[in-house]
Amino acid sequence: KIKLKHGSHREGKRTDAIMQKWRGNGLGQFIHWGLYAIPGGEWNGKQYNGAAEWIRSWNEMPKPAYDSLIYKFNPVNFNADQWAAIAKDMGARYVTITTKHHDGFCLWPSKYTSYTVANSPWKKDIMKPLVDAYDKAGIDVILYFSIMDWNHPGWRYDIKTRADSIAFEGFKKFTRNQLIELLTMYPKAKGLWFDGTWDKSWIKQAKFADELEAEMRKLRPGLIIGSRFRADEYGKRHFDSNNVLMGDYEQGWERKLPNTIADVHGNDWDCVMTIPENQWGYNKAWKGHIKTSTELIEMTAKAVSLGGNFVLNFGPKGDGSIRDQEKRLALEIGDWMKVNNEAIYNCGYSGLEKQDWGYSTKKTRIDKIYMVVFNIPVSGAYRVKLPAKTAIAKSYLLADQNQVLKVEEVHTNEYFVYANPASQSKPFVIVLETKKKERSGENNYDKAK
Ligand SMILES: COc1ccc([C@H]2[C@H](O)[C@H](O)[C@H](C)N2C)cc1
Repeated sequence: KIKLKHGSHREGKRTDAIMQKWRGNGLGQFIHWGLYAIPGGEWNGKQYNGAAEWIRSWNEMPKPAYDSLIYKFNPVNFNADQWAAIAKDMGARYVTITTKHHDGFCLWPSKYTSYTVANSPWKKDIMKPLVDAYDKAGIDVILYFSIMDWNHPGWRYDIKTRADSIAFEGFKKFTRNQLIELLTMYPKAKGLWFDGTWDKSWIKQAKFADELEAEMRKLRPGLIIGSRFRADEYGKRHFDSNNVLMGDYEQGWERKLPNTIADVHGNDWDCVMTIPENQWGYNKAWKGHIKTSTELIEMTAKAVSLGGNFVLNFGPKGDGSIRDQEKRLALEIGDWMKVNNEAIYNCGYSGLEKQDWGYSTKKTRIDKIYMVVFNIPVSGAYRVKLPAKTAIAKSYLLADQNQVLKVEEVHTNEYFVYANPASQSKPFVIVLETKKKERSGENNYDKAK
């Protein structure tokens, strides 16, 4: 092990109640909203091919033209309660909201810059109504914060000269001030989701970032901070030089999911996902494949089956309204979650071998296994292998618990569960209530008759 001053300060998963709640959330909502939603991926009649929230980096759009979008920010259709209701209907148990994206525009009236909602036609704080609305809906709030800030004169991609160093010192103070300000103004926030920390300038701030993280955790005990916030003194990110996770959960899964439990190294993690291929901020013209609710439900089940959370992104329009496709998907996912959320909430890795029919999840501390089915075997037999000395006490459809299912032990610790679900157009869940095996060789033929 390398001696580290600014590496990870904790090994293994956090066991406190705040983190256990986060771990059991299963499904979250991401909100990307800011000035970039006004052009919506288009400028002077031309489409920007990249992600809409990066339009400022597009040479076709002059930086001053982007920066003056602040004078157009007047979201007359913004309704925080409606956004929270959409998340609630979808079955999201937490939300991650952009307070400031890379462009530096602040959705809260920060004292440390004039580039905020306070100096827009809207004038009012956006974060407070959002935090209050989601909190009222029983949805935990995580604040997204981009360290990289294209609007701040002190930002540097790297520190090469003494002038850079002096400028960046001012930027570091500004960053600390804004983070303390956010935690002070929105004490209900459960955590911070950092972004924009990949440039050398920030990677070189191991000591500063370590001390800032400690200051934030002291100000807000239990605060949840991901692995992307800071690097160790050797520039290692997400995992320190001893390969120990930085922060409380791994933030590496972006628009992609781990495939096996080995990929998650025994850590907590979240996957953040876009509905179109790669648009976080509102883009008028979604190109390429737009994910269906069934695909998104499968990703949610897969994430939970591997011990993580699935966070689905919404990009509200410049006027503050939510686009129809997003509202429809939220309702379709919500319809499924209303029936099946027992297989998602407070569930995690089951330890069972992956089978073709789908993903298995397990309630933490309860002997219940959920088989979330996406592929129906023509045989009608759903194979499941249980650990030694574990047997199936009872099996039934989560959607219709009176439908007790026939179970057959076809080999030692290997069972076929027979199910012919009524509707096959949507994923469904088979529940296994397990028990200790009485004695070996006991057959289960007559169990379900
Ligand atoms: C350099 O490639 C990047 C950098 C940052 C991102 C940002 C997106 O704008 C969005 O905020 C996502 C969560 N984040 C990683 C995406 C691609």
